[in-house]
Amino acid sequence: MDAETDSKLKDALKNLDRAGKIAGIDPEVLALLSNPKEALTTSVPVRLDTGKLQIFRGYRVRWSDARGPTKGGIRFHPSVCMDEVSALAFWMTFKCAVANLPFGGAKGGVACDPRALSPTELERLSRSYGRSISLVIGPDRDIPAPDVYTNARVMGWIMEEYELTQGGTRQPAVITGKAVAQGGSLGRDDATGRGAYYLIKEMASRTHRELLAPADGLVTVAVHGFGNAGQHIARFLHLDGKFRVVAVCDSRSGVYCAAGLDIDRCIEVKSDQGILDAARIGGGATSIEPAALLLLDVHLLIPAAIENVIDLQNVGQVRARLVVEVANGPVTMDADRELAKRSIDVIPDILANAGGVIVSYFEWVQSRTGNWWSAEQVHERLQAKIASEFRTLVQVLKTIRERGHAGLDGSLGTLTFRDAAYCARATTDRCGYSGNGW
Ligand SMILES: NC(=O)C1=CN([C@@H]2O[C@H](COP(=O)(O)OP(=O)(O)OC[C@H]3O[C@@H](n4cnc5c(N)ncnc54)[C@H](OP(=O)(O)O)[C@@H]3O)[C@@H](O)[C@H]2O)C=CC1
Ligand SMILES: O=C(O)CCC(=O)C(=O)O
Repeated sequence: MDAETDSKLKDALKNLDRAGKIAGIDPEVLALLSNPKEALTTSVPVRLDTGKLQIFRGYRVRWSDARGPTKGGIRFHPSVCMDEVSALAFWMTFKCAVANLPFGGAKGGVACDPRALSPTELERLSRSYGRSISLVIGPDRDIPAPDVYTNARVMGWIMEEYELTQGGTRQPAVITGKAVAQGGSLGRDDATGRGAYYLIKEMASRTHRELLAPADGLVTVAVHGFGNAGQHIARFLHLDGKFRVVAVCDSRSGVYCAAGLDIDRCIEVKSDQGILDAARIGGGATSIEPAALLLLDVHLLIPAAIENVIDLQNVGQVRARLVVEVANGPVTMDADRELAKRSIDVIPDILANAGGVIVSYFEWVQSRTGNWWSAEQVHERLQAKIASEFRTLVQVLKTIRERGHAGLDGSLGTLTFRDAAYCARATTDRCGYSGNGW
């Protein structure tokens, strides 16, 4: 990470600062959107299998509820801290605005390494954290979902703990990304990757036609991160037939094949072995370091793991023509400006990975109404929403490039898709701010 971006939140807030200048947003609105509405730090006591009691540190930050109840995932990872959770909650606020959902933004997490816990310890940790946040979450208040190293099972445990605080009544709308058997939605599991895939197809037909037919054959792709988001985006692009996924990696291992990887085989080996073992994958796959994958000469680079993987240290060596941020915050702001100078388009996280929260919204609606949708309905509505929000973004980018704000003096450099995303609804509906009552 760059020295000046060691605060993820400070770096994230630079987006709002730019949007304020570009669109001339009221300083009071900026002040409101620059601070969390509510931030909880909590102890998460867990009895380990050895009998020892361990106290973990848990967080839940509700950044803004101006558009509606707050929404955002729960992360179990050693790096979780107030700064990281706050940045993620800030991004959720703008993601829900860009996707035009009736939600504000939130995020939560526990500082832990779930891979080092036994299944029973993981359940006790999830339930303990669920009890700790029961006072702040609720179907009309704050609705969690999965994020890094959490999944549908963890969501189910948290939901059950919340239901105990509500007299044992069923409360499926308190959480999304739960199992379908517990009232979850069809199509939530692969929604983040699917949404990114629909977005890339929309870009190919509208703004980035080189993705349709590059001069040198199929569109080459590298995917950094091979969990829920990374596996699904890699699989959708591979199945499409117009893309050649040449490299994928997880936190410890990576594989490369210039002729294209068999993504189903990569998923099988990852799920059996826990790592991407080139020898087991076969088909000409060789090993590649995760850090080297980011620097491959490909058309499309898809960071789909964690924040700040492209920073000032390595941005000069990035050779991709286009970056689609499926992870949250994978490019630091300084690195983002460098890519803009080199005319490398970056499609920002707050739109590129919005498929997850869009289908979470669909799940919330279904959980509240008891009216269940087919997988086809979910996919169709997701595709329509992604396409329409991308068209809005293209229009906003055109507008800010043409007009800009009266006070703009050129010091902001090239205006990007990210700038458009932060200007899009902050200016049109001011995130629900009325200006009264303070
Ligand atoms: N799940 C969702 O619905 C959504 C997720 N996102 C974002 O997508 C990103 C990935 O989340 P998700 O796929 O759900 O998480 P998962 O826990 O399913 O997978 C995370 C993946 O990232 C890898 N990883 C972790 N650290 C590194 C690293 N330093 N270098 C390379 N790879 C690394 C992990 O490796 P390993 O397998 O070795 O542990 C794993 O493959 C996050 O930024 C998340 O916030 C955004 C919107 C929605
Ligand atoms: O599905 C959701 O509610 C949020 C998912 C999430 O955490 C994210 O989009 O970063």
